[in-house]
Amino acid sequence: MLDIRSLRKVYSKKSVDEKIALDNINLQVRKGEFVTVIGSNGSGKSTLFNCITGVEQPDEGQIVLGTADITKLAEHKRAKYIGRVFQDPLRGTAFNMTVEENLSLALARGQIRGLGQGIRKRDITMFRERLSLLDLDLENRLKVKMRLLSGGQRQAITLLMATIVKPELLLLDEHTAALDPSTASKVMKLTASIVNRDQISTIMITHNIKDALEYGTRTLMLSSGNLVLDLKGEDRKRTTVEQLLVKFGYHYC
Ligand SMILES: Nc1ncnc2c1ncn2[C@@H]1O[C@H](COP(=O)(O)OP(=O)(O)OP(=O)(O)O)[C@@H](O)[C@H]1O
Repeated sequence: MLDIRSLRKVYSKKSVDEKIALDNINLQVRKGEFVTVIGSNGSGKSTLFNCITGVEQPDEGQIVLGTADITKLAEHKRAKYIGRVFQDPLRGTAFNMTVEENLSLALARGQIRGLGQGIRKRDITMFRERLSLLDLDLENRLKVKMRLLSGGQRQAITLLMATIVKPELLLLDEHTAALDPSTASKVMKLTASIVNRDQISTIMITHNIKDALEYGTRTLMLSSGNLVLDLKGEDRKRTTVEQLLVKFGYHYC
């Protein structure tokens, strides 16, 4: 489904600051697979996402999504197929627009229809249904501006926006890191239920090793731009948070 071949990204090439951020990354993610990624600061996690989404151009290698080679595809063209949720709950939403306007824009992703034609009644009904599943008391707040919501409410809506049209690939970039523990846990459970219900191929970056082992079916670790661990099946089930911390000297944040 996602096939990354020999991916390499070097910053500040041929200068004293040269940094190999990704070094010969090979990674295949199957359709519907939920993969978690851990790795200490600067190990290359965001660079990997930036190369997949087209924010950065790799120096070498190939990225194939489905049957399409997207290595050189413009960022805005990939956005049709790839949903990304960031750590900052305000990124990815128009915070001066209302909840229903944001959801409508997300629904129109990849279509010609924008807000110009107004929001359809049947969309509003669908938004209410989806929002009520979040259990955050948002289904009756469709006319509220995003900026007036709490971080957790915004992040839940951002997640809804990224998945309201099923993406081919969902990238979660430490999306619960800025939330308090109880809200983070709620948003994490919500994530798992959406991903499992819609069988969305997902890669989630997290510094929370417990979440990395608890959610999804496979855990990768990046270190200095290299994939140094690919845990799945029985091996993953047997692995504890402590073992991962000890084995790789990972800095728990
Ligand atoms: N635009 C850039 N220019 C130069 N160097 C960069 C740039 N972006 C990232 N780097 C360097 O590339 C390496 C990988 O960075 P990256 O942001 O991918 O790490 P990360 O694993 O996401 O870290 P964190 O957990 O802190 O978010 C780091 O050494 C970083 O300093």
